[in-house]
Amino acid sequence: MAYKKEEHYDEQITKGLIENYRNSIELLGEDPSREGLLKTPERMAKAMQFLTQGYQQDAREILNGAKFTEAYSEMVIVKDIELYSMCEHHMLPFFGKAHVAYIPNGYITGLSKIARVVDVFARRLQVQERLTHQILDAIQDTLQPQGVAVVIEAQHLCMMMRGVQKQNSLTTTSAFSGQFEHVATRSEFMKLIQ
Ligand SMILES: Nc1nc2c(ncn2[C@@H]2O[C@H](COP(=O)(O)OP(=O)(O)OP(=O)(O)O)[C@@H](O)[C@H]2O)c(=O)[nH]1
Ligand SMILES: [Zn+2]
Repeated sequence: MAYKKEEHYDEQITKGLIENYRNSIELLGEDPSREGLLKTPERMAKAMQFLTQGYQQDAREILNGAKFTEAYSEMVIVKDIELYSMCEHHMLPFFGKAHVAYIPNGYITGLSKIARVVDVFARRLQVQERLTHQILDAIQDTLQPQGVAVVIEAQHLCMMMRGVQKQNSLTTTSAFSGQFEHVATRSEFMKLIQ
């Protein structure tokens, strides 16, 4: 029984990355030919392609693929969606939670699709602010709901392991459209994600 899921990696890209990572390891003062590091460039090449696979995915297609007519018009909230992304400045991870809500306007979507959309945009080189807006825009464009709300809380390794080295700072970003621009609706959402 296979214990690892086979994933598809582009051969040319993988080859190029392996070459680059081998050089990087050497430039950083290590020996890429020692046993423990022999396969590291290939592992890194695959890991990085996995972590940036969002460029090959279309959030709108995912949402449209599970768009259902439904007369429900209360707030739908998917909260605590775990999120792993990479900051575009240092290519170091930032990670945390996304909370996403929308108020349907004739259409709902499969709940898992909301989490998939978060991943599509998270698996790119990002800043937290743009990630927040891209999730909102994709949902707004496809479901055309009465409103969308996205809140992301994340910790950035580039601020923890290096740079200012602050271990406990949490960055919160948010984006709201439609009904969520009204204070009462927004407060209800904020209360429900506490
Ligand atoms: N707005 C925003 N900034 C981010 C994000 N991720 C990392 N950064 C910041 O990007 C900035 C890049 O600043 P620079 O001065 O060019 O880079 P740096 O010299 O490595 O900065 P320090 O991290 O302060 O050492 C830093 O302040 C990071 O904290 C993000 O998602 N959003
Ligand atoms: Zn960074």
